[in-house]
Amino acid sequence: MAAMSSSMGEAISPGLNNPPGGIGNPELGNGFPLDNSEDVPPSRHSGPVKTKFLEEMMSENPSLALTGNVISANFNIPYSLKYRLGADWELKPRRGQSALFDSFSYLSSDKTSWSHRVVAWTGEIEAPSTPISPPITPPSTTVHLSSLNSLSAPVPLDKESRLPSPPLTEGVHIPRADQERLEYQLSHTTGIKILPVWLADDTENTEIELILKDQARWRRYAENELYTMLHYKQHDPNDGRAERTQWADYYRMNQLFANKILEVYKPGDIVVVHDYFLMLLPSMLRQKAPHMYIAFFLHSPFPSSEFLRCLPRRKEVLEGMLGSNLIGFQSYGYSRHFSSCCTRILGFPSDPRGVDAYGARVEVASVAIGIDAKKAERFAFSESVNDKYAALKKMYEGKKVIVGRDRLDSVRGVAQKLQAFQRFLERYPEWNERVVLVQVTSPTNIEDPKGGENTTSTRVNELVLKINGMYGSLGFSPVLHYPQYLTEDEYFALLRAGDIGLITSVRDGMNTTSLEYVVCQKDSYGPLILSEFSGTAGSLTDAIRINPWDSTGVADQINRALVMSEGERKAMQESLYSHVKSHDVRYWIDHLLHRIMDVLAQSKNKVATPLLDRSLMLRRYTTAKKRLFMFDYDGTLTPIVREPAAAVPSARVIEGIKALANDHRNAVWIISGRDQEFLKQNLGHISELGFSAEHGSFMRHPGELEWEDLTATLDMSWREKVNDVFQKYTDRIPGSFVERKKCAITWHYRLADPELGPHMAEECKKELEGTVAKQWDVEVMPGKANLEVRPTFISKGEIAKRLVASYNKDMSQIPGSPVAGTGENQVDSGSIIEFIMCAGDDTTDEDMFRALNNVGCADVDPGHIFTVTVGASTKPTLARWHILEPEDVIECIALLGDSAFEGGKRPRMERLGSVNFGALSAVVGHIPEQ
Ligand SMILES: O=P(O)(O)OC[C@H]1O[C@H](O[C@H]2O[C@H](CO)[C@@H](O)[C@H](O)[C@H]2O)[C@H](O)[C@@H](O)[C@@H]1O
Repeated sequence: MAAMSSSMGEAISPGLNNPPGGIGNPELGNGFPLDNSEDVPPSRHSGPVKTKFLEEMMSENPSLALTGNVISANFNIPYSLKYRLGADWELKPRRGQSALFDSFSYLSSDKTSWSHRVVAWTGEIEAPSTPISPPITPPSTTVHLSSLNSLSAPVPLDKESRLPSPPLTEGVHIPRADQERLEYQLSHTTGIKILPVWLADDTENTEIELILKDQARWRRYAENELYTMLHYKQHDPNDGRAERTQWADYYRMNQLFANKILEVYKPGDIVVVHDYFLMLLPSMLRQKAPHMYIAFFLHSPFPSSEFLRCLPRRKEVLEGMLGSNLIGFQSYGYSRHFSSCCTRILGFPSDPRGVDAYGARVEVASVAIGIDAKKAERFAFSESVNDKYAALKKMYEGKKVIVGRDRLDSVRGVAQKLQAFQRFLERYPEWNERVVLVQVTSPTNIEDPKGGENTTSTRVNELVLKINGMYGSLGFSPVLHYPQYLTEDEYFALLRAGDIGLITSVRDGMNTTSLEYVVCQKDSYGPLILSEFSGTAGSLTDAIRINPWDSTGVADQINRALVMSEGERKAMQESLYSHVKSHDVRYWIDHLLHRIMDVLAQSKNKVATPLLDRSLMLRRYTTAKKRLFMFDYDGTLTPIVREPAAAVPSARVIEGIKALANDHRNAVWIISGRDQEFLKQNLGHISELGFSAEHGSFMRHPGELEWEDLTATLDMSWREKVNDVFQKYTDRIPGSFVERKKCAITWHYRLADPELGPHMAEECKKELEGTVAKQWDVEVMPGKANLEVRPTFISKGEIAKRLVASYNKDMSQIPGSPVAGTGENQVDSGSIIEFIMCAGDDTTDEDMFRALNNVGCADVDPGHIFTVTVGASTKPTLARWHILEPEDVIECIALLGDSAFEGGKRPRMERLGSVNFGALSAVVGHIPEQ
C-alpha cells in the first residue's frame, strides 16, 4: 500500500470557533500542513493559483477547463475519531496515507480551481466516554442540524441533563444528533469538506441511532483477500465461508459509498475513487449514473494474471474497476498487468493504454504518487527536528548509519534486509563496528495469511539476535531494532541522520519513506538503496536498485554506497531530489485529473454511432414496395463462439429470415465469409434466400441451386504460399488452426493464448503483406480473432454494389443478373429499391457500408438505406446506425417480418420471441408523423 507515513498529531477538538481551513492546531489536516510558504498568503489571493504543471498542460490544450467539482472517495477519513456522547467529536490525524491526504488538502485549497469534497468511512470509532466539555455545536438556527432543536433531539442538549443510558444492546451507539454533529465538524471545520459514510451493523434503526459492534468487518475482505492478493501473498486453502461473509460486507460497504456519492453528485462532477477498499465502486456508480466521470487510482501493486486468477472474485473485482473512464496505477508494470488480466480473465481486448470493455474504452495510465516535498522539507529542517538530529548524530558519532523504517509486514522485506546486512558484515569485515543498521518497524493491522504478523516479527527478532550475537560485542550492537511508532520529529531526524537509506520491500505500491529520505538528504547526499520490487523504483531511476532476494547483491551495493565518492553521491542525490520535488503530490493529482479531462475530451470528440431507430426503419420499410436486405452471418445473425462449426443459426433466425424472404417485395441475401458448404447446410433450405460466400467469391441467386464462381478466371497460386505461412504460425501457436475454404484461407487464433494470438496475428499479417501480397493481388484482412486472405477484386462491397445496381433495374430477363432467379417469390423487378437494410459486425462488412454510402441519390434515397453495425456505439464504423448484438438483429428481423401481418391478418409463422403484435403496435403507435 502506498503513502504510509509515521505522522502523529495531537488530539484536537475542532468546533465552530475554529476558522475553516485552520482549525486550532494548524498542523492538523494531514499529519502536517500544506505548504504555503512560497505562495501569496491566501488573503491576498485574487483567484486560484495554477501550478506550473497545470499551466503547461493548459497551454498545450486550452480547451481543457481544469475546474469544476471533484469528489474523492476514500475508504477512511483523514482522522481517527473519538466519540464523546453529546459533545464535539475528538479528531486526530490518522496514521498512514499522508501523501493522499495531502492531495486532499491541496485540492481543497485555493491553489486549485476545483471545488473538492471527500466521501469516506468514519473508520473505527473509539468507544464513548462521558462528555468532557459543553459541545461547540452549530447554532440552533442551522437548518442542517434541525434535529439539534431541543424539542426534537433524541438526547438532551444541555450539559446538566443526564444522558439516557444506552440501550442494552452491545456495541457503540451513536444517536442521530451526534452523527450530525460529526458531519458538521467534518464539513465545516477541517479545511476539507468531508462527507462521512456511516457503516452500521444494524440497518434498521439508522434514522435514530447507529449501532456499531464489529467495526473491523468493513476492512476484512479488502485486507485479508485483496491486499494479500495484490501483494502476491496467498492463503492456505480453506472452505471459503469466512470469505463469503467478508465479501458480503465488502459489497455492501461499496454500495453505501455509491449511495452517499449519489446524494451529492451532479452531472459534470469528477469522482476519483481510491484504492483496493473501493474496487466495486466505479461500476456501482456507472450503473446508477451512466455518464458520470470516474477515475480510479490503485495505490497498491497490481499482480500478473497468473496470480489474480487465484482470487475467487477476480471477475467481480476487474468488472468493478472497469466502470471507470480512467484507471491509474503507481507504475507502468502494474497497468500492464491490469490490461493483461482484463484480456486473460474477462476476454476483453486490451493494449498497454487501455481496455475495451462493454463497448467503451477504459484508459489505463501510470501516474506515480509523490509527497508534499516542500512541506516535508520544511518540517525535516525545522527547529524541533534539528535538536533530535543533533542528538542522533552525537549518538552514532564515528559510525556510518544505515536507516530503515518499515511496517512489520512480510512484504516490506525487513527479514530480507537483515539477511543482506548479515551477508554484508560477512563479506566486508572491514566495516565491522563501523556501520550500524537502525531499523524501526511499526505494527501493521493487516494479518499475514501464513501465520500473521507474529511470524514476521519472530523472524525479524531472531535475525536481529543472530546478527548482534555474531558481529556485536558488549559495547556494540550492529543492528538496533525499534519496534515502535516514531513521532514526526524523530522520524525526520532519523532520515536526516542516515548515511544510507535501505528499502528492501519485496512488494510495494509506492514507498513514501524513500521519497522523504531523499528530501532529508538534501545537503548530506546519503545514497538511497531501493528494491526493484517497489513501485517507487520506476520513478526514482537514479537510486541504487537492488533485488532483495539476492542478499549478496544487496551486500555489495551497501558496500558500494559506503565507498562512493562525494561527487558521485552528490550527483545521485541532486537528480533524485529534483525528481521528488518536481513530481510531488500536487503534480500527481493535477496529472491524474488532467488525464481524466483528456480522456473525457477525447471521448466527447468521438462521434458515437446512434442506436438504430427502429420506428423509422419500420416506417420506411412498410411504405416501400421494393426492399433489399444484406445480412452478414457470423457476429450478425449468430453470436461469435469459440469454434466456427458451432455457430449454427437458431430457430428464431431461420423463422425470421424465412418470413422476410417470403414477402415478394423483399430480396434477402446472406453475404458472408463462410464457404458455400456451410451456408448451404445451415440456411440453404430457404430457397428464397440469395447467398454470397467467401466474401463475394461465390453467389447463389434466390430460387436457384447452382453457385456462380466469380473467381473462376483468377490465378490461385497464392493459396499455397499463404497456406505455408499460416501453417508455420499454427505450428508455433498452440490452439490456432487454418480454415481452408475454396478460395479464401483463414487462420484462426481465438483458442490460442489471448495475448500471444493477436500479437502473432500482427506479425503474420506483416509477413504476408511483405511477401504474398506483393506478388499477387490479394488482401490480408484481420477479422474477429482471425486473419484471412482473399483476392483483392472480390469483396462484400463489390457484391453490395452489384445487388443494388441489379435490383434497381428490370434485370429479370438478363441471365446472370442477381435478380434473374425463377422462384415464385421472385422480387418485383420493375421499380427502384425503396428500402435497404445492411447489417454486419466486422471489418469486411465495412466494405458494404462504404459501397452503400456511395450509392447515388437517384438510385436509392439515402434516408431509406439502413446500414447497421452490430456492436458498441463507440466502435469506428461507416455504418449510419448501430445495434448491440445479434439478438437485436434478430428482433429487428422479426419486427419487420411481423409487420406484414399487422392489421388483423393471421401470421403464417410463429410469433418470434419477445416481438409480438402488441410490441409492434407499440412501436408503430409511436411513429411520429412524417
Ligand atoms: O463474414 P462473416 O459471415 O462474418 O464470416 C467471417 C468469418 O466467420 C467465421 O469466423 C468467425 O466466427 C466464428 C464463429 O463464431 C469464430 O469462432 C471465429 O473466431 C470468427 O473469426 C468463419 O469461420 C470464417 O470463415 C469467416 O470468414
